[in-house]
Amino acid sequence: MTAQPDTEAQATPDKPELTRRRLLGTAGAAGAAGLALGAAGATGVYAAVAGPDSGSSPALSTVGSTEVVFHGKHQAGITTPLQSRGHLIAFDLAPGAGRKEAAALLRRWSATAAELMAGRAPAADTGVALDAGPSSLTVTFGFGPTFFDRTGLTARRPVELDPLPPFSSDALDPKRSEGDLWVQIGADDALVAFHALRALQKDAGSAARVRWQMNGFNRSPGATAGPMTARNLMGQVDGTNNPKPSEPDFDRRIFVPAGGAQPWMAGGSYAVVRRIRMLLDDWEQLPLKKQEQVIGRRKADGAPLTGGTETTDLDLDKFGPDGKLVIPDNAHARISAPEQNGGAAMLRRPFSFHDGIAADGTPDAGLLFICWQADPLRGFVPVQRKLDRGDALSPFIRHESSGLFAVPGGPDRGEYVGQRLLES
Ligand SMILES: C=CC1=C(C)c2cc3[nH]c(cc4nc(cc5[nH]c(cc1n2)c(C)c5CCC(=O)O)C(CCC(=O)O)=C4C)c(C)c3C=C
Ligand SMILES: [Fe+2]
Repeated sequence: MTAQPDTEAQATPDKPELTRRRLLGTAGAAGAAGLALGAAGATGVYAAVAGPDSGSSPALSTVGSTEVVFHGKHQAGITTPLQSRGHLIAFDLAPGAGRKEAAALLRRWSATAAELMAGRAPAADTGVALDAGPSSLTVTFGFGPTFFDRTGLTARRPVELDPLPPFSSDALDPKRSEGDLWVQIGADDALVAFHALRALQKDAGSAARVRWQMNGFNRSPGATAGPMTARNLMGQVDGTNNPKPSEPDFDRRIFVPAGGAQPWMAGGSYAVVRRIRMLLDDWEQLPLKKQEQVIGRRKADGAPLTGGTETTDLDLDKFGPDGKLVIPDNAHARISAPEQNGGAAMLRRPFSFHDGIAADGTPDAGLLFICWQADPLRGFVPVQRKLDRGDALSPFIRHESSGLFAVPGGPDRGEYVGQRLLES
């Protein structure tokens, strides 16, 4: 089965001038995604952007006018090219709030998300993003393990939400981990992302309270002339060997099939979210050659140390003239490769973060690691188990928080996210 785009870009009849189809896998934002989405997501190039819809608004550029549609088989924000801004927010249902309040909240949130993603302002708007256009805004909703007991839906909790095993390198802060509900916001404009964050926080009203919030970023769309995989704050090209929607087993690996134990999860996916601090002062002292051996790839272009270009396969059996493996035994790319983990694969779609300087004077910076899979036990868990036992990257990172969320399939028109769980 061929992969489908998570959402279809489409013209909105009332504001056709603000809408253009997005060719996934093209330059700019798509390059920053590090996701080669070409074949599956390509929908063609667009109608020209017409002028502003009010006398005072400036015309929109491609970045501002690009719209990702809310409704579809899968929620937006999974295979969508990486955006330059991201907010991750976890909420807990308020004391006394149950299934009814949760359903009403998801209905409100879905309506707001659909409007904002289309570039329309909700009622009583703050005006923060009035002239910015949709800017590839996506809003993605998920349910944490605790959601199901709180709403009397214990029997509907997927086994895939069983707690992740502890890992020896974990240094997790419970206050910044888990949560009943999870919202991922991405946009190619910082004001659009903030605007969505505020609107959704206000929608929560008395039904849910923010448990934690994390803010992230990626390279700006269009910064490089051609498509380019993202770089992380260690300077590595990161995302090269992600599963591609054009691959025949992509859907099976990333999305929950229909006909499973929890029918409401059909078309959905499981998100593992980890705040991974990078110990940048230590990393930056490591000579370039050693840095490259930690990953097994060249820093400049992401090519394997065994040669070729970024997209050349790693040659894991190649020895150098010194009789040593060219890609060391403990290199991150070797240990995490699907062929070393019984085929385990996940779609990594992270944001970088920088929250200033920590009390010890080191940068509080790193990766908001988000990975998507049909089953965490066939994605994140086996790979992290292996990394935990001897990844050369481990001395330079610290897993500080963790969350696991069931992200239902995308809503049909007239439906809200999670309705199949909350109303059946
Ligand atoms: C458990 C899953 C993973 C965690 C946690 C993780 C953290 C992490 N990774 C990098 C940098 C890179 N990772 C790369 C490849 C890669 N990483 C994982 C999994 C986890 N990474 C996988 C499955 C892969 C692909 C392996 C393969 O198939 O070859 C790379 C190489 C380029 C690429 O393919 O993306 C880099 C660089 C950091 C900095 C980090 C924590 C902060
Ligand atoms: Fe990695």
